[in-house]
Amino acid sequence: MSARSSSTVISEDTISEEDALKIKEWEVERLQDEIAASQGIRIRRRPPTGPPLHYVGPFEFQVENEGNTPCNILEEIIWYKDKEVSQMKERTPLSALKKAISSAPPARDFLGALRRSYSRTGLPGLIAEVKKASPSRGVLREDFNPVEIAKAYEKGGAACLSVLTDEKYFQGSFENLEAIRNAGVECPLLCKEFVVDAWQIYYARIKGADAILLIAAVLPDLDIMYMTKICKLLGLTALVEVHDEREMDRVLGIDGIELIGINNRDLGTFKVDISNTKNLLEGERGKRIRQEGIIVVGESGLFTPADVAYVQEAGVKAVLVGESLVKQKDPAKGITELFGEDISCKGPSI
Ligand SMILES: O=P(O)(O)OC[C@@H](O)[C@@H](O)c1c[nH]c2ccccc12
Repeated sequence: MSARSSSTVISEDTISEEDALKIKEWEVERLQDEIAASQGIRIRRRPPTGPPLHYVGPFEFQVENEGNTPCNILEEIIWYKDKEVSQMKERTPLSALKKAISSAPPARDFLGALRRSYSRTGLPGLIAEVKKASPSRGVLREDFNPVEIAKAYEKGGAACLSVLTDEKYFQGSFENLEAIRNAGVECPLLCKEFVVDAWQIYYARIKGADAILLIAAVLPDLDIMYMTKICKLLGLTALVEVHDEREMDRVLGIDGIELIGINNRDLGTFKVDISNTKNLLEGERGKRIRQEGIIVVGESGLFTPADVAYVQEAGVKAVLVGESLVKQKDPAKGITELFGEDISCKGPSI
C-alpha cells in the first residue's frame, strides 16, 4: 500500500471527465464482483485495480498489489484471457464479426449428434477432445497433428469433437479448429475456450464452431442467460459446465439450458474425482434434469470402460474425454479400449 499526499484538494470540479469515467468504471467492476461473489463465484474477472487516484480525496491512497495475485490457476487463466480478448476486440470489433458471420459455414447439430450416438450404441455419446497440453498434465502428446487426431476420433466413433483453442495454457488454437473444420471432418465441433465476453462466441462461430463452453465458475447467472441466448441466435449449442452443487443449482435455475457438463476436475486445484458426476446427479437434481430432458456430459478423468459405465449409471448420456484418448498412438483404437467395444459405425451395433 502506498500513500502519497497531494498538495491540491480535490473538489468536484477538478475531476476531469476522464477521471469521472474511470471512477464509474471502477465502481461498476466492484459491483460486478459483488454480484458474482453473492452467487458463490470466487473467480474475479480481472485483477482488482484499486480505486482511481482521485477517488479518495485530498490524500491520494492507491492500493498496490493488494489482491493483485490470482487466487488459483483458473483465475490466472481468466485474467490473461480478459487482456487477450480486449486486444483481439481492438483488432476486430464486434461489428466486423457480425458482418463475417453470414459467410461462416452453417452450424451443425451438436445435441442431435450426441442423441443419435446414444441411441445407436446404448452408450454415452463421445465428445473426444483434441488436446495437446494442460496446466495440470503438461504436454500430453509431442507429435501433435490436430487434423489427424480429429480424423482418427471420427473413425473410432466419436459423436462430436472438442477442440481446445486457448494458446497460452493448453497449447491450442483457433487455427486448429478451422483446420479440422476445413479438413472434411463431419463431427460437430465444440470450441473449448474460457469465455469471458460475448465477442468470443461470435468469433468461435466464424472459426467453424458448432458449440461453445460456458463455465459457471467464471460467469454469473446473467452472463450465462445472455450468452446462451446469443448462442441460440447463432445456431450454436452451449455446453454449460458446473463443478459443484451450488453451480448446478444456479444453472438449473436458468431457462433454456439443454446441455450441462459436470467437470470431475476442480479447475482451481486440478483435483479429479469421478464420483463428482454421481453426487451432482443424485436426488432432486437428477430428477429435475430427467424431467426437463437436459443432456448431461460427464467430463474429465475417464480412462476405462468401468469409468464410462460408472458415469452412465449415474445418469450421463455423453462423456468428454481428452487425456486417455489423445495419448494413444492410434486414438481410434483408444476409443474402442475406452468403451470396451467398437462403437464406430462399422462396429457391431446393438
Ligand atoms: O483430459 P481429460 O481428463 O479427459 O479431460 C477432458 C476435459 O474434460 C477437460 O479438458 C476440461 C473440462 N473442462 C475444461 C475447461 C477448460 C479446459 C479444459 C477442460
